Amino acid sequence: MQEAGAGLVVDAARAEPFASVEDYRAAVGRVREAAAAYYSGPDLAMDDAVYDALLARVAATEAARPDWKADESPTEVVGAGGGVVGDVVHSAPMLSLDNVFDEDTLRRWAVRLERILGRPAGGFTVEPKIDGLAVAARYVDGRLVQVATRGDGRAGEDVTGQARRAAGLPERLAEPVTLEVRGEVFMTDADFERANAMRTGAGEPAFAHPRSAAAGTLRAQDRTYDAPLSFFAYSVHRAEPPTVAHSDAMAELERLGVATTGGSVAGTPVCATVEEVLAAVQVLSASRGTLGFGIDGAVIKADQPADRDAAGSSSRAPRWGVAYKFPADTRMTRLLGIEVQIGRTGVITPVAVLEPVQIDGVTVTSATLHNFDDLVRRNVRPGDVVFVRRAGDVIPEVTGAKLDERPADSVPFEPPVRCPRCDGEIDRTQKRWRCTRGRACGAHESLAYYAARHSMDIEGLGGKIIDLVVAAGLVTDPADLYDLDVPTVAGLDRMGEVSATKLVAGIQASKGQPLARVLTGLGVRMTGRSMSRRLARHFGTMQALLDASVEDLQQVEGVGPERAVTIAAELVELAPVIAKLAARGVNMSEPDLPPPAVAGAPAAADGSATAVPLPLRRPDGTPMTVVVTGSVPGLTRDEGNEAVERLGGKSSGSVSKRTDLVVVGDGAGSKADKAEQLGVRILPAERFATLLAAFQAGDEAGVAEALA
Ligand SMILES: NC(=O)c1ccc[n+]([C@@H]2O[C@H](COP(=O)([O-])OP(=O)(O)OC[C@H]3O[C@@H](n4cnc5c(N)ncnc54)[C@H](O)[C@@H]3O)[C@@H](O)[C@H]2O)c1
Ligand SMILES: [Zn+2]
Repeated sequence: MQEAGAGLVVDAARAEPFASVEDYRAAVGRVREAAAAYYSGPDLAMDDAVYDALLARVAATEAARPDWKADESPTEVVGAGGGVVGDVVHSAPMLSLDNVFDEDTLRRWAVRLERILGRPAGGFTVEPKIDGLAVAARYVDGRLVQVATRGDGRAGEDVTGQARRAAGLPERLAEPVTLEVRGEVFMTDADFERANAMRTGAGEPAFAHPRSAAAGTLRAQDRTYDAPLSFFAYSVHRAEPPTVAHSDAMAELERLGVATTGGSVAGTPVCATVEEVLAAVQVLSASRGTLGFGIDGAVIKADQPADRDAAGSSSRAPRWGVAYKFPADTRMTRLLGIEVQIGRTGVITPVAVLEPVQIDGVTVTSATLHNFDDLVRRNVRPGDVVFVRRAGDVIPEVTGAKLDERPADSVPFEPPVRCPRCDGEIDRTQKRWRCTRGRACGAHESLAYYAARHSMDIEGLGGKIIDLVVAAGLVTDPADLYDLDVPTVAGLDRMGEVSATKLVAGIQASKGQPLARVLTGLGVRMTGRSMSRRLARHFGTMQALLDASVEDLQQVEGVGPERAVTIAAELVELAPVIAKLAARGVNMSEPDLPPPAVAGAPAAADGSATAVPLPLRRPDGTPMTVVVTGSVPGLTRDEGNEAVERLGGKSSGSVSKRTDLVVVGDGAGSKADKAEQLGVRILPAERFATLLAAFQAGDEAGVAEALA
C-alpha cells in the first residue's frame, strides 16, 4: 500500500513519533484545524514549517504505531481533509502531491517510477509549485463557465465570480473548444501590495501575506473592492484521453490564451533524466527570490501520457508526479520592536527587530518594513506575531501581522516627527521618507568615522573642522575631502594657512592607506575593523569585493548568510562613493601579505600563498586569541592587531582564561598583570616584532625561534 503517503513517510523517517496516543490524537486535531483554516480563507493557525513538521510527526507515529491511526488520517486524504467541500463535483479527482525534500529522495522516487513502468520514463517536466490555491476552470465552446476550488478533491466550491478576475484566466479562449483547465490562483508580490492598499482603504484589516491574501480574496462573498488575482495553469483535461505530451498540451493551452507555469518567468524545462531534473530544480530554487511571486517548491511530472496511464494514482496523489518542497520561506515570529534607520542619503526607514527565527537555515533577527506608509497600511505593531519572508538572497521582509494574536495593550508605532539623527525636517512627499538635509544629514558622522584613527587615520580632521567643511557645503561624502585645497580651507573661519596646509597634506597622504582601512572608513553595516581586514585580505582588491556574490562573501570567516546579504546590499549603495574615491586616487587594494609560496608550503586559508605555516594557530588549526598591550616597536596599536591577524591569530581587547597569548610592550598596564595572574603565556613585544619580520621573510626557523 503506502504508495499514497510515500512523501510523508519519507519525511517521517526524520520526525519523532508521539509517545502517547493522546498526543497523537491531539496533533491530528491540530493538523485538521490548521488545514481547515488554510484552505478556507486568509487566517492561518501556524506557519508552513510548523505545520509540515507536525504532519511529519503524525506520519512518523502512524508508521510506528499503525494501531493508533485515526480514520481519514490527514496523511491519507487530499489537503489533509481541510478543503471546504462544495457542490461542484470534479470531472476527475483533484489530488494532492507526494513530497520529497532532498535529492536522494527524488532519485528514489524516480527509481520507483521506473520500476512501476518497467522502463525509464520518457521525460519529465519541472514546474514551479505556485503558492496559491488549486482551482478547476471549465470552458465550454471557448467560454469560461465555471471555476471551483479543490475542496476534498472530489467536489469543491463555486468561486466563478471572483476567479473571473484572475489575470491569465481569460473569459474567452482563442478557439471555441471545450475543456477543463486546472491551475493555481495566487497573488503576485505586486498584487499583494495593491490588494492591501485597497483593503485598508476600505477599512478592512490587511492580509498577512500573499497566499492568505489570494485565499481570502478568492472566497470573499461580498467584495467592496476588487483585489487583483493571477492564475497559472498546470494541467488540462479534455473529454478524450490525452495523446500528446503534457508539455505540448500546456504550450497549446498558452496559445489558446491561458497563462501557464511554462509561460511564466520560471519556465517549465523538459528533462530527459533525473540528473537533468535535479539541475532544473536547482535553477528554479536559485531564482526563487526574483520571480515576483511565491513558490514553495518544484513539481516534477512524467511528460508522456502513456507513462502517466501506466503509473496511475492512489486515492491521495498521482504516482507520476511529485513535489520537491523547498524550505519554507515564510515564518511567524514576534516583532520585538521597530527601529528607525537613516541611510547614507538621508532615507528614513522602519526596521523590524525580531525574536530570532530560523528561515531556510538562517537565523533572522531583523527585517525590512519598507516604509512608513506601508507600516500603517499593513497595520503592524510592536508586540505582534508577524509573518517574515526571506526568499533567496533578498533582505527579509515583514509581510503582515497575525491580527488574532495581537496583545490587548498594543499600540500603533509612532513614526518620527523630525529626523532622529539631525532633528531636521522630514520630506514625506515620497513613499520613502527622507531627511531634508539628504546626504548632509549623516555627513558629520560618516566623515568623522572615515577620518578616525582606526579608519583612514587623517590627522587634523576633527569634529570642528568637519562641521566647518560640511556647513560650507564643501564636503558631503568622504571623496569630497580629496578635492579640498589649501586656499579654500585657509579661507574658512578660524583656519590659518599653516593648519590648512597640514590638513590637506594629511588628507592626501591617506590615499595610500590599505583597502582594509578604506573599508572600515566607509562604515559598511555589519562589518567592523577586523571584518574589514578579513574582507580586504580575502578579496585583495575593491573590484574583487564589489564583484563578489553573496555566496563568495560567505567564504570569508565569520560571514554568514544574513551578514553576506547586508554587505552585498551595502556595497551596492556605496558603489558611487567608492568610484569617486578611486577616481581621486585612493588606494583600492590590500598590500601584498606574506612572501610568495615556497614549494610544499601550505596555502593560507584566504587563498594567498604563504611560505611559512601561520604561527598564531592552535594545533587544531583555529586562530589563537591574542591580546596586544603596550607598544610594539615599529607598529601602531592598529598595526599590532593587524599583525596578529596576519600571523593567523585573532586579536582581542581583553585578557581572560581563554586568551592564548599576550604581547606585552612598553606602557603595558593591568592587562599584563592579569595575564600573569591567570598564567596566560606572555610574549615580549620585541619578540613579537621579530616573529613578524621572520614570518614576512619566509624564515621558518626564525619564526620558531621567536616563539620558542
Ligand atoms: N500553515 C498551515 O496551517 C497549513 C495548513 C495546510 C497546508 N499548508 C501547506 O500546504 C502544503 C500542502 O498543501 P497543498 O495544497 O499545497 O499541496 P498538496 O500536497 O495537496 O499538493 C498539490 C497542490 O499543489 C499545487 N500546485 C502548485 N503548483 C503546481 C503545479 N505546477 N503542478 C501541480 N500542482 C501544483 C496545487 O494546488 C495542488 O493542488 C503543505 O506543505 C503546507 O506547507 C499549510
Ligand atoms: Zn537628518
